[in-house]
Amino acid sequence: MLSLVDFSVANRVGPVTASVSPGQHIALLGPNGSGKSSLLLGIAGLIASQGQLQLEKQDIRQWSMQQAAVKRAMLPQRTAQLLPIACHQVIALGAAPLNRHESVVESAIEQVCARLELADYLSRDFSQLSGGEQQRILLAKTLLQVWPSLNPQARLLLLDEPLAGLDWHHQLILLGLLNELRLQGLTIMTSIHDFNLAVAHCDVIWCLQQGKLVFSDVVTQFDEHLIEQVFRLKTIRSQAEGQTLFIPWQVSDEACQKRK
Ligand SMILES: Nc1ncnc2c1ncn2[C@@H]1O[C@H](COP(=O)(O)OP(=O)(O)OP(=O)(O)O)[C@@H](O)[C@H]1O
Repeated sequence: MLSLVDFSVANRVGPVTASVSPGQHIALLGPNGSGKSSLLLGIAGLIASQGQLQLEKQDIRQWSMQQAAVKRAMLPQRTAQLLPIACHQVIALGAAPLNRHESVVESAIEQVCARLELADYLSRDFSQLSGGEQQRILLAKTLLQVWPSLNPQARLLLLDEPLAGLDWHHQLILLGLLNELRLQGLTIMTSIHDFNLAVAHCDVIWCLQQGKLVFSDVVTQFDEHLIEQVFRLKTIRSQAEGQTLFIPWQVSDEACQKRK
């Protein structure tokens, strides 16, 4: 269980009071600057925060970096990466804090790369890859850190816009893999800008607006009224193949008024 009580990152997000059960996949939604990255970095214990933050009744911030790395992994928001080293080395960094035998690590790298369709990339120079390819390598590194056969102690996976730069094929491959990890008990929190993927692939939505948590509920409760209120966007709600779809239509009247 991940539990936040009056949790905040000064001047950036909070206070947030909410909890997440093991095996839940939370989609973190919100407009630009609403606090998604700050919340994820705060929960990861990577930036200073206030209030209560507990994973399995322990304060993540009290753990050493090594202890925290065993329990949780985080993919930060995408930035240009110029590391001129082999992709295999980049991915293997995810296993560095785990102190596992090389053969176990190699076997896990093989499994993760097979799932993310990265087997042919291992000897390539990371700095020479496209943005989306680099993102997939960094995802492999992060997933390796929580890969069940390599690290059964992992409990929490925090992903900041993991779909950024990925084509639809690789987005769906990743979301399917996250669902499998969730079913094995991992708690996953993913910041995402695509409402439709959030509703289709996550269990619960947390929605931030100007640093405040304005919605936390199961995906079926997410609707066009909330989208308009938080994102100042009118959407058309539709159904296809039993799936709810929100189609962006126009910025809301209020937003139009402000521009005039
Ligand atoms: N390093 C920083 N120092 C101070 N303030 C910051 C820092 N990074 C972000 N902020 C501010 O904190 C607030 C939340 O930013 P954050 O990056 O968490 O938003 P976000 O929801 O992830 O946005 P986006 O969708 O654009 O990635 C914004 O007002 C931002 O300007």
